[in-house]
Amino acid sequence: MSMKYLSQRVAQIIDEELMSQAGGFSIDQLMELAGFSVAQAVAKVYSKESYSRILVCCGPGNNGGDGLVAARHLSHFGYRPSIFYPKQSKKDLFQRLATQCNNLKIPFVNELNKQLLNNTDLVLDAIFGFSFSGEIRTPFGEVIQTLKETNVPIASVDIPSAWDVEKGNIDGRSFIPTMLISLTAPKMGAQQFKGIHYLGGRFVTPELDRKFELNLPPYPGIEQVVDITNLTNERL
Ligand SMILES: NC(=O)C1=CN([C@@H]2O[C@H](COP(=O)(O)OP(=O)(O)OC[C@H]3O[C@@H](n4cnc5c(N)ncnc54)[C@H](O)[C@@H]3O)[C@@H](O)[C@H]2O)[C@@H](O)CC1
Ligand SMILES: [K+]
Repeated sequence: MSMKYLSQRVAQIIDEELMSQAGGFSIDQLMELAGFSVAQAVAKVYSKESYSRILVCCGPGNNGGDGLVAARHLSHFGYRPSIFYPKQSKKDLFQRLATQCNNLKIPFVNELNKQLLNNTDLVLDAIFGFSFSGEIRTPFGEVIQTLKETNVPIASVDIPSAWDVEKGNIDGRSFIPTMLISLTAPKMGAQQFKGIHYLGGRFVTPELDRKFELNLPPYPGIEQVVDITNLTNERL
């Protein structure tokens, strides 16, 4: 049986279930594991020798939080990340994640422009995840447009930002990343994606997998990620 692609609603239900009393997780834990798996997947594909300067673009929600966690781990792995986080959350968790990055001397940049991208080896796109909907609101329209115009490779967290969660890149309004790290399970929109595809977020129990008929592939050994490029591309 092949892996399931989640609708927006089911992605949100699974998220709620993990954090319910029965699931037992806190958002901090899930975000840490998600961001850690993102950093690990990136490190497997983009070596720190050739892709040291990673610009982590963070959005206002939990997808952005995954980006902040990933930036911290990438710094510990020996990369030189910087963070663009134009709409910073006031929530305690996010402020603590930002503090942790500050303590590692990870720079926060105020503007995303061509000069910055000229000095960037890889963009980590943590702008929007499975709660994105509707038309792109400011200031992110410009951000998406700038990323659309760059030749720098882009690795997207959970969903390529501004893609419709179910319908994908409607009217080509957003960029096409080179790599996607789906979390928990891929979303329906990712069926359009043909690039390097990893799965992360190793916190799904066998019961949850069965209940939602996810048919997730096994994670190898002690890895936080599994390469699903061939699994997903054979469906195209
Ligand atoms: N269960 C899971 O799989 C987990 C998911 N996590 C992450 O959490 C993400 C979902 O997080 P959230 O529900 O906070 O949502 P998102 O981070 O997807 O985005 C929500 C934010 O984007 C804004 N937004 C939505 N549509 C917009 C538009 N059209 N224009 C401008 N802004 C817009 C909203 O106002 C909100 O601030 C997932 O994609 C994943 O990255 C992890 O942090 C933890 C575990
Ligand atoms: K994203």
